[in-house]
Amino acid sequence: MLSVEEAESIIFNLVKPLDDQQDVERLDLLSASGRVLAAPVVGSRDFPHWDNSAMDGYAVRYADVSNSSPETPTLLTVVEEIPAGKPPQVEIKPGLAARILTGSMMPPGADTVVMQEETRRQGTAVEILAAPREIGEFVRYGGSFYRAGNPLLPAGIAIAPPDIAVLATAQCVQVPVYRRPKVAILSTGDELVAPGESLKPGQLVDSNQYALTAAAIAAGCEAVPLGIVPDDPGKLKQAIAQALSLADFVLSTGGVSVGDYDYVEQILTELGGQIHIKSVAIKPGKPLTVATFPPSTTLGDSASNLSRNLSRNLLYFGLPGNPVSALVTFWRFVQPALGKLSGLRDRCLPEFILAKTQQDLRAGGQRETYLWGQIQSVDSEYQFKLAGGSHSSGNLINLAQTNGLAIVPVGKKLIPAGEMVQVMWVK
Ligand SMILES: Nc1nc2c(c(=O)[nH]1)N[C@H]1C(S)=C(S)[C@@H](COP(=O)(O)OP(=O)(O)OC[C@H]3O[C@@H](n4cnc5c(N)ncnc54)[C@H](O)[C@@H]3O)O[C@H]1N2
Ligand code: MOO
Ligand SMILES: [Mg+2]
Repeated sequence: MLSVEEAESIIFNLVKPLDDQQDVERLDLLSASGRVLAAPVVGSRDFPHWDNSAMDGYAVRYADVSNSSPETPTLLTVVEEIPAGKPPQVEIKPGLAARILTGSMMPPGADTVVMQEETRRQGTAVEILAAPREIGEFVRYGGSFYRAGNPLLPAGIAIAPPDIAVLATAQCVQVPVYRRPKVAILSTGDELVAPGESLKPGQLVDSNQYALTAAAIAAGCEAVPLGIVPDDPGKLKQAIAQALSLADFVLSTGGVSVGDYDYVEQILTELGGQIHIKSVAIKPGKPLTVATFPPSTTLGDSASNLSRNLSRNLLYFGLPGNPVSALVTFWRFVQPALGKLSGLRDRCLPEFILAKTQQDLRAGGQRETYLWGQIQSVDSEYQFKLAGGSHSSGNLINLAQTNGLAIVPVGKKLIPAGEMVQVMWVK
């Protein structure tokens, strides 16, 4: 069986990012929020655009006011008021000052701003009551924060609110972003019914379809939920072929273990898929199937008559049916792969922190074990609070509000309360 690290690396290497030409769309500035930037952005203007004031006060010549104090104020004639957004009209010659407001352009001749609190207005003049600390005090010089032509934002970042501010300032109103990856999701199992249907004895509500659709959307993808497929090889093959014909990634749950109705792997092989992973030493999530389909694929028998041409391998993840196993394997393996596919250059691998566990963490020792719960910030340190109740991979009830998975490594059976543990952030 593969270790978690081996599986992670195999999967990550199978993914080729979206193409920075073919897979790019241009969006209005605000629609680009949360999307992945597909090309570097370079500004064509300095920032600040011109010398301007950092304070409400008076624009002066430093040499005029460098000896000012409350006892020996300097009296200057105020020649104009410069509101923000209007260019100054008058040059500041010795003995003159201009009333200036935060963000207003500096007038020619002035080199320093004295803040209003250090002045006393006297009709058409102003008294300067304190010497500035240095020439240029409270002046924000044009180009001092950024010079036109230098890189502003690199390709491959997820566009966040501060980046939107930068794009707006650079007047980048049409933003090149990667298209959202398309993720098809299907649930397999004769026992499954949709949440809105009535349950007969032995049946179970299909929660995986909904959890994975929500998770794929949260990961920035276009999710295509394809419904429930029964444990019937013919129908399953048709449904998987259809899913493969329309998506970048396909996720299915169930049917990947050793049971009599676990057909997924066999069908993937029949459809021309190459199986890279069959199981991983992870708990929950051991029976994980990962397959690729080459760029040009005729999907199985001629009856289905489905084919597709892609610029990259198509990835199929056969996730285990148990609800916790399905989400844990999504978080641990699918989400990073989606990040790489989406064009993210970094920040796509899982983030781990060290936290002090509040409870004993127990494991079998054979597989890397992921225990769900909450990362909390207590007394300026991270702590991990294990979810109460059963840690069976069939118990999705206590998975609610999980934001962290504590990891007990292979070979360890106990991490006692109070010790530090590695925890993976999930969202
Ligand atoms: N003899 C063995 N049996 C099992 C093994 C094994 O190694 N040897 N592995 C166990 C582990 S670990 C897991 S995980 C499961 C994985 O099973 P499958 O992926 O084949 O999934 P199913 O058998 O179809 O279902 C398992 C379980 O999950 C429920 N389920 C399935 N789909 C959904 C859904 N969409 N929403 C909610 N719940 C779902 C299903 O009813 C079953 O209870 O195999 C173990 N067995
Ligand atoms: O690996 Mo299974 O996911 O423990 O129940
Ligand atoms: Mg099974």
